[in-house]
Amino acid sequence: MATQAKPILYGYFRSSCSWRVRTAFALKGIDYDQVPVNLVKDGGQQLTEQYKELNPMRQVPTVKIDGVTLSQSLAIIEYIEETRPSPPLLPASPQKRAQVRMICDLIVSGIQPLQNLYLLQKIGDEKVSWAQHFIIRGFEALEPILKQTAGKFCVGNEISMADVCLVPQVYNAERFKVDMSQFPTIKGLNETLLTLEAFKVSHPSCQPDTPEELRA
Ligand SMILES: O=C(O)/C=C\C(=O)CC(=O)CC(=O)O
Repeated sequence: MATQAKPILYGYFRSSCSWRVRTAFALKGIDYDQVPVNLVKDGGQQLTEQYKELNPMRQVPTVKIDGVTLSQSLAIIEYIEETRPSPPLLPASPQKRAQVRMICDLIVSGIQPLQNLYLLQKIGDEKVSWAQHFIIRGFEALEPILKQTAGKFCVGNEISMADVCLVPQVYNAERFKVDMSQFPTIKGLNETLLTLEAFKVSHPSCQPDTPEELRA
């Protein structure tokens, strides 16, 4: 597909939703520019009127691509998949595609929003135990699902959107000190995935806005 300008990703180094999109770009070999949106500095740059025009939910990521401005990481990744189909991030069979989407939704709707920055700021003092609770609750469901669906990756032996969603969620779990030894399937998949170049180059430890002390 002929594209004029490079896509622009408005994101934050350790936003798990931004990391999903960075990984999808990396897996597809798509060159893009990054504009950092610092979620904590000055009370949060995502809350400015200027950013709200790009993303009325005042969240990251936002992507400008092919003349459209898109938010919501899965909508962005589905768009990339439809316009740049190779290599595919969805399997060929409808059953496996549905399994990939089931795993994505479990993480994207069922876990991450319950531990995101905005919500935890509202929770206050109990934020760590709150985040742990919802990550553990979600992983208790995800572990037996992945036991059924996984091969080398989340669904069979082909990398998919499910893998793109899994790794950043495990990163958040570790940030909130969830004991991952209770989830051996998730833990094993995450370890395999982190060896892949696409996850390495998109990792929060090496983004343009990663603070010096958090760089690998
Ligand atoms: O503490 C910070 O530096 C601010 C925000 C984040 O890392 C990102 C999130 O809280 C949401 C998420 O990606 O799950």
